[in-house]
Amino acid sequence: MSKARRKQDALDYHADGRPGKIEVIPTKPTASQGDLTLAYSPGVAEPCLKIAENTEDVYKYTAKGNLVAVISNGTAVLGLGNIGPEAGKPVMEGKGLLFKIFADIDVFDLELDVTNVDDFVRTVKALEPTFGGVNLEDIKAPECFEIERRLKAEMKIPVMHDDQHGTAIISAAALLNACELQNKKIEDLQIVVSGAGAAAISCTRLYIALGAKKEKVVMLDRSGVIRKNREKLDEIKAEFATDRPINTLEEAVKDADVFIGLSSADILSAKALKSMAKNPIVFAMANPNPEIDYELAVKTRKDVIMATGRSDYPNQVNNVLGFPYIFRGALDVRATTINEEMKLAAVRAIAALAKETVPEAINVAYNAKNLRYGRDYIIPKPMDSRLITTVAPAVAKAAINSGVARAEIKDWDAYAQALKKRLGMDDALMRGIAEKATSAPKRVIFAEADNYKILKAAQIVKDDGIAIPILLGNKKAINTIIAEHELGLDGVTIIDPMEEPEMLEKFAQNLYKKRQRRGISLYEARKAMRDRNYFGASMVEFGDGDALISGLTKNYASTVKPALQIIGTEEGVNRVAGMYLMLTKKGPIFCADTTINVNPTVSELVDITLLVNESVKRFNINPRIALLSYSNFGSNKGEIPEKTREAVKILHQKHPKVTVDGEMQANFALNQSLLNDNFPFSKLKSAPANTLVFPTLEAGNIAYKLLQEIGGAEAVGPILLGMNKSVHVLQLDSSVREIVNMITIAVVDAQAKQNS
Ligand SMILES: NC(=O)C1=CN([C@@H]2O[C@H](COP(=O)(O)OP(=O)(O)OC[C@H]3O[C@@H](n4cnc5c(N)ncnc54)[C@H](OP(=O)(O)O)[C@@H]3O)[C@@H](O)[C@H]2O)C=CC1
Ligand SMILES: CC(=O)C(=O)O
Ligand SMILES: [Mg+2]
Repeated sequence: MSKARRKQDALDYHADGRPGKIEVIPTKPTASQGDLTLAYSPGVAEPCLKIAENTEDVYKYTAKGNLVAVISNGTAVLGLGNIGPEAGKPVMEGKGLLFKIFADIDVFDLELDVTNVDDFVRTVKALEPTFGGVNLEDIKAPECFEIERRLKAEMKIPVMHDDQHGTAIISAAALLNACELQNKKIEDLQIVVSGAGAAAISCTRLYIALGAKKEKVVMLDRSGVIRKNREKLDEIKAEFATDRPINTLEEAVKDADVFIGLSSADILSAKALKSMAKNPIVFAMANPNPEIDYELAVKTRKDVIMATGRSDYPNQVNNVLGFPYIFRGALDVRATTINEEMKLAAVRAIAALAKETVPEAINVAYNAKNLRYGRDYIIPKPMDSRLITTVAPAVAKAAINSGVARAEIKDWDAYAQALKKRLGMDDALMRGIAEKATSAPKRVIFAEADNYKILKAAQIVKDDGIAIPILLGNKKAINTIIAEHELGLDGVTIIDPMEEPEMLEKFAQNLYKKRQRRGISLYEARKAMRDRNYFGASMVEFGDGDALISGLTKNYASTVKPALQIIGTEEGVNRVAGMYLMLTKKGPIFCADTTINVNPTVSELVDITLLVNESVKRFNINPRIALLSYSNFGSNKGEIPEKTREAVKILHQKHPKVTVDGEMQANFALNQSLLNDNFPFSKLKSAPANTLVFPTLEAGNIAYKLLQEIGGAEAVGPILLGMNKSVHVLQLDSSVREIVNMITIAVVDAQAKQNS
């Protein structure tokens, strides 16, 4: 993707729809007048009076206990410098977003127009009643040190300056592991620290607490090496001043074991890196661009362990691995502070997690075959959902053991379960599928390429490396839309079937051959090929593309029919079906059949279940299937329960490895204790269903649309099951996001079909 495009995309991402990245959502019912009398006057007076009696009850009746303030004055925003509070707001909203998605912590971001230390401290202190914790962010040194020290002393809720301690914790965990891998002892390390600000000072202090020797540290700021004899040396920089007779970064890094960059982009040259000791460790953590480019560093030194703060290279040493979980642990035991014990517990937990076997879902999410502790994997990946269950309990335990917790956790297993529940799997799942698609992008044919939404989606999947688009349609019409919207689809193949007589004829002959005994003449076959759904399906059939996407502008049947006639079903599969992946607050739920079979017979229900079973596995999820009806295990007579029950019986007899049960009502399928209390014999007793097979199309279609509209679930689909090649049909008028999701699924489907 071009730099200009990436910049524009970042601006669009923030500006599109509701501006910014976060919103406030009520957590209680508000539908009726009765609800409002509880939420506001007069009902609200009751919790007010309780809290007036006992201030601690604020944790019981308000959002305080899960609410963190991300506070900045914009004086050291990323590596962009003193750009002011308004300009820093996107970063603070970004931190809020990360707190929410990684640890389910709610955030108000507060950008203060205050640079004076006294005023800053007074302002933040006054906010104590509102928040459960304070995350100070992007406040420049040296003011940040006094601000944090005073706030910690004066406030009874946890306060942490993330750039100092978040960064110190993560980089210390990475440093411990890097030392182990490079066979170096922390106490022997010659460490060069570029930067003498918030992050650099605190990181260095923590490395020393872990055993590094102060006399082996050389620190630099904008004026070069901080030497003891420098004039006007402030107290904090003086802590790391050296008496070695050196002035420049080049002199400092010669024979050094470790380079820590918390300063600014591109200041460590390849030449300087070459002069470092054997098996060097380079953490170039300046954001958004590191002190030395990742590629350049690993090209220059084969023996380097290299890390940056960025997500697009191995070893992302970034405080995002820490702050969500450190605050999670601190909030959950209502800690009064974040102390050294808690920080060290986080360091150890993060360092240890890197040595554990990496679950397959994380390999898939990062498009990796086998992530394993080593040079390119010294710390866990930010999307590793084990971080919350590892780091938060470690921090919470340390708070309890060091006497700063005001609440107990007695059942640690239950706590771990509760933490898991906090994380919706939805976005993580789609991200994982997207990463899988990028591991082997496929050629996707777009039958309706003369449409802006299709072209925009094609541009996104091309830029993200998910698919190689092939556009079908009139070249002039397509190019006009591309130019008008500056879509950056240069070089993408455009095929106008009308200009391809040889392909048209070959495809028509093929269709004629397949359908001549079913009423199609050669004349009709030739005519049909002018329809891009026929042409596109033929391209996939002949291997001129790997997947077909269509249906945005035509009804479902007229899009599926050509694919069925030309490509047909998978070997051994008798029929096709449609499935939706519903991304709900309770995790992903697969629903079928939602698109094709109107009133499936017993054997059709069996087929649909088997199709769904195979498809769900491709999402790295073990299918747990419930066949739904309005009755539970024979509690009602009637055509629907009986056919469903019969299908389950056949599945149990002939396909015992499929985890399926029924017939049952939807609430029993999704509520484990309800099911276990009433039907303890059920094959779904160990966990609720994640896949629902409906008795009729009517039921399936109505259910998924209710989930979407009322339940707020995002619908990904319909995913067409049972075709011999990857063909997927969009819903009329899908959004660009929905089209991108479908393309991603089409690519993963094509990968699976080509590998089977
Ligand atoms: N990966 C991660 O998780 C994190 C990365 N960072 C990154 O670290 C950097 C510093 O952030 P922070 O400590 O909050 O900011 P501060 O403003 O507190 O400190 C910046 C420090 O960098 C020094 N510096 C700037 N340019 C150079 C240069 N060319 N050569 C040597 N030193 C230089 C400054 O020197 P002087 O004192 O002379 O002004 C100052 O000491 C940023 O790029 C930030 O993105 C920060 C936190 C987390
Ligand atoms: C990551 C971060 O907090 C920073 O670069 O400032
Ligand atoms: Mg920061």
